[in-house]
Amino acid sequence: MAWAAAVMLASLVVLALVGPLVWGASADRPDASAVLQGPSVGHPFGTDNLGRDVLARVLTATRPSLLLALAAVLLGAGAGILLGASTAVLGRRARRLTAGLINLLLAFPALLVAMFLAVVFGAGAAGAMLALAAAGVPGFARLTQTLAAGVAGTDHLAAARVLGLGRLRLLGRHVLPNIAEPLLLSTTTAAGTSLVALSGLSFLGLGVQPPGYDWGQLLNQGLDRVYAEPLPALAPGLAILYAALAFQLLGEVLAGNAARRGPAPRTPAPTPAPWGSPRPKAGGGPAEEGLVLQVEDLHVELPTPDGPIRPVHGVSLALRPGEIVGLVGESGSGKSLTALAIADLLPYGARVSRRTLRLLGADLAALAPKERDRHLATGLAMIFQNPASALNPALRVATQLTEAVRAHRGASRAQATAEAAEALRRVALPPAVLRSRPHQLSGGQRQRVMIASGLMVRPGLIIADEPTTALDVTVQREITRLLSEIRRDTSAAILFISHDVALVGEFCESILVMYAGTIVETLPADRLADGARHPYTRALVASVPDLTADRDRPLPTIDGAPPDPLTPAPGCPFEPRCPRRRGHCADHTPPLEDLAADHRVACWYPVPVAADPETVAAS
Ligand SMILES: Nc1ncnc2c1ncn2[C@@H]1O[C@H](COP(=O)(O)OP(=O)(O)OP(=O)(O)O)[C@@H](O)[C@H]1O
Repeated sequence: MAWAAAVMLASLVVLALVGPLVWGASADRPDASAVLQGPSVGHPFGTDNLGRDVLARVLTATRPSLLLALAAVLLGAGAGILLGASTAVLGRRARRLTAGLINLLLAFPALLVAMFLAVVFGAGAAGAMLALAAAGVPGFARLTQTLAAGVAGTDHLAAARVLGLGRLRLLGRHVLPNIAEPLLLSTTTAAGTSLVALSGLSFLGLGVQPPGYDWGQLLNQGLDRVYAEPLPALAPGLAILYAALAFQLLGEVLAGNAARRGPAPRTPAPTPAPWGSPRPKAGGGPAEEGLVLQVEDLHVELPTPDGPIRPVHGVSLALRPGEIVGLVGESGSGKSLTALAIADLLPYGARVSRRTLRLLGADLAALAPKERDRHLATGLAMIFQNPASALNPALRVATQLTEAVRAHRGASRAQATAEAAEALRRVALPPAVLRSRPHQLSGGQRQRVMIASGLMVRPGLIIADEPTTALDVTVQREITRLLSEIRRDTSAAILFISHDVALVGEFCESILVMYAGTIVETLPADRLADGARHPYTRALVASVPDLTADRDRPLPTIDGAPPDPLTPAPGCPFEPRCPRRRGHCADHTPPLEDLAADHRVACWYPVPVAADPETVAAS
């Protein structure tokens, strides 16, 4: 198929180039002695009403037919792609308006729109071409809008947003390159459709006007006497079929190649992209000296088809320079949403409120949006769980590492590249990695690149959201060691999110235990194993297998399931699963209270210090 497409397209290109030179003269030369003749040796497809050779005219018409079709499709695709992609970067209201406009335009059949506009623009080659281009805009806009929404939900775009890149740069660097392939395929096949449509307009007398001619107009002329002489009509018809087939085949070949390379690294999402999370409510408690991050009373509300849920409520936490704090909890306890709320990366539709949110001393609510983006971009680095999706598959490592410093500090390319090489050295990767693309690296190398990317802006806070979950155990160890070294060398504070209690206990200095959207216990890591007081923390610790566990007995688990966020109940959220619950617990939510200077627990009946975790779990 590839060969057939190549040969057909090459023949069309050659015909378009040489056709007018070779056959132009005989195509335009009238011959009164040969008017309306049928096929003969001199005129294999007959002559027209002025005695001109039909075959010569069909071959000469290759150039205008192809050029007009290509111009129409390129103009339509260009405008449609710009319109569709803009929905990913516009503000909420403008995005809705643009999406509505695209929906409205799509409601009209493209060919009818083209005919209507061709009349409005005036019959002629330029009018027909512009009309067809305009009619193609909504289709391309919708396709681009859907594809861009898919990319907008990916981690690598979130990572780029954390770096504070401008919207145009995000669009040009991170959105369009990742959707270029399907757009190219669609443009190729649309060229064939455009050729047929343009010939249709000429056939109806709305396209190319005499003395000019294209295949559509020749078809029209031939059709007048198709019953007497079918060949003069058949020749331009065959030419249209041949060219349209060539473009379709090319599209098939490109699509087949794309499918063989494997699934695209993105999934188109049905809804517009979550670009800007809603601005948090203003306000702020008093700043505490020397804190890198100060969060008080953070709430997140998310819309769901069954009504809004509040997966994070009343979370407070604080990190000092150089401190490593672990945030643990079961899947769905709200750890990631807490991190995303801090980084202003919550999905579209999410609502945030908090009393205080300060990063490196600055109250984020008090900053203008641009300033806040910049502050977040330079003060905070996010490391995501899956480095394969958090890195942009279309860009080389060098580009991904350097773009933040180039955007924010105006660093030259050479200077930024030197800094990127230094950042790679710090994560124990050779400078040659700069030239690689993410798929050429191993999982551990990619995570190191992610960390290096975060280091480029010299952040005061690193939020690592399950950074080792997608890696094997030995690489996990390397990454945690690397983070420890970075903390030591740069004094950055690290919020380490994980559901792996054992890892967090070993790697962090203090632990925040989260359950059903709230912090239920905070304690020093060295007390996690036997000093935890909340029954949930105890049960989490007890469910960690170790090498001495009896392998004949099933692993301890926590019976029951976390509460459904759609139906929040009063009282302690852990009450239904708690072995120590009493009547009081079901109706009254326990506050997070100090047990010691560095130990707080939200439980009416904390486990006594000496209690054995396995006994608690068993009970
Ligand atoms: N975009 C969203 N829309 C609706 N609900 C969401 C959305 N994102 C998360 N949730 C819900 O919010 C709750 C908390 O999710 P979150 O991702 O913060 O949990 P987590 O503790 O990080 O879990 P995991 O360890 O599995 O990543 C879950 O119940 C989840 O289903």
